[in-house]
Amino acid sequence: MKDVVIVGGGIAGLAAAWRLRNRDMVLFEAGDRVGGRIRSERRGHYWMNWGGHVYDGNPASSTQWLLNDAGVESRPVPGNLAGLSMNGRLLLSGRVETFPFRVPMSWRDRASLIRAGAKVRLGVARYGRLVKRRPGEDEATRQQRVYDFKNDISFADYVGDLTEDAEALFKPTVTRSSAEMHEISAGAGIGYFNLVWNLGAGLSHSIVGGPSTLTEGIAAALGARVQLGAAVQEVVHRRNSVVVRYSQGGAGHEVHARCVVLATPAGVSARIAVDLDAEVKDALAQVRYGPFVSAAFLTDEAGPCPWDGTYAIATPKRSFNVVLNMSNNVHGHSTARLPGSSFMAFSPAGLARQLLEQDDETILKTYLDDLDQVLPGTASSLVEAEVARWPEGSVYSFPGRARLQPVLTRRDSRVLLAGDYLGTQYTETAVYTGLAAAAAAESTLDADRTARPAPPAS
Ligand SMILES: Cc1cc2nc3c(=O)[nH]c(=O)nc-3n(C[C@H](O)[C@H](O)[C@H](O)COP(=O)(O)OP(=O)(O)OC[C@H]3O[C@@H](n4cnc5c(N)ncnc54)[C@H](O)[C@@H]3O)c2cc1C
Repeated sequence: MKDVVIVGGGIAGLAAAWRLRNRDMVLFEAGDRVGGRIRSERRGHYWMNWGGHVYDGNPASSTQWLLNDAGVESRPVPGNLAGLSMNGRLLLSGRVETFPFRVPMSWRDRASLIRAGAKVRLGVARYGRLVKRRPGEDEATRQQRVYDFKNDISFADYVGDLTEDAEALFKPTVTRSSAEMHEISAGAGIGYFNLVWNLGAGLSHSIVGGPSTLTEGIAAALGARVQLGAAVQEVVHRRNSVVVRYSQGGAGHEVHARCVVLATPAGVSARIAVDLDAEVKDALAQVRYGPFVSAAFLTDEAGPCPWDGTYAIATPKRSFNVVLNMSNNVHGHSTARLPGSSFMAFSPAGLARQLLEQDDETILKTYLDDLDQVLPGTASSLVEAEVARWPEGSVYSFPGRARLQPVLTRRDSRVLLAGDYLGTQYTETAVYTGLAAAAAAESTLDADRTARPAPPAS
């Protein structure tokens, strides 16, 4: 009998495994690599990136705890965090609030933007206050308050009618959540603006060497206790244990454990945890994910480029809605400008749905045409490009999501849930819930040990 079986080798499962590394533990990952929606690969000084790219920089965050404990370095993204390419103008610096006045657009569009922008700014100010933990408050209470914030209407209904260019400028920020403006709750849309307008305060750090340095580093340290190609089919409760049935190498296997950490996407968890509380299963099935398509590009230009110092460039009216200058993380910390660059472009929600129907070659061609118009010269210096498809790219909060939270976070069995869908902070939620599930498993193991009858006195 194992102490703990962890299902899923994304950052949530790996965080749990790291915390439980001194127990008799095994992690099953269905795929052929760890990391889940975190994926990067090194190329010389740079890394190509297809998934999660910026991480919580708050020293008190679970992410920073994990990075420090695992000995992986992260640092603030250098230079300008936000730029804009729209209507033929490329803005690489300045406050985002000034962008509507610096790109060519009609006064009608500007008026529409100013009206909606003022409303969102008020919302962001409120959100900024309510998102902070209050003295003596626990994380569950804080998280519930964030979900409750304007959870009765969609972001589209909250901002009201927008002109075409006003909508085009709003869209890249909101849809980075993976949902369209009519799908996401008003509170979550406002939360996204809070994230983008205050980038330095939230998801502001990059992982040196690329995000997979963390996930692959943890997996390497855990060795054979991380099993790849092990797809879990069923998790069933016994009286004081749990049975995990999985397939690996074409054969079926079974292992018994005192606890299971289920760090799989919500829909998978609902399916494999066959005898989980019916209300919890139902809530898991209601969690919503939106799609992403992303691509990584490596170039070999010899000299500096105008965008070297800018990290994220929003690109309304393109096939992707943001270009991320991954090499900014290298250029911003080097004394001499190294040759080459690395970019990531990604398309969420409706854009992704259209692209998911195309083959990789067509997606790359469409992306490159747009990339070359946004950052001229990129196509001629291209040395490598690859597409990634994420049908369940990210969770988003929809109107009504708040009422699922008390059910999803209920803890009354030996099967413990972890993953980004349990909160609103993406990788930070994944790490936090992975560590919390590990702590709950440790309490159960300790309680089991206390409950076991003492050996007879000799
Ligand atoms: C393009 C993109 C950009 C993003 N940008 C950011 C960002 O900048 N910052 C940020 O914080 N977040 C970002 N995110 C979101 C972030 O990547 C996720 O929130 C986070 O990685 C989720 O981690 P997780 O462990 O909860 O889930 P996952 O990473 O999905 O891990 C779940 C794991 O379970 C495995 N699995 C599934 N079924 C089974 C089974 N039956 N048996 C065994 N294993 C199974 C899967 O293969 C997977 O490895 C981005 C995501 C994408 C796709």
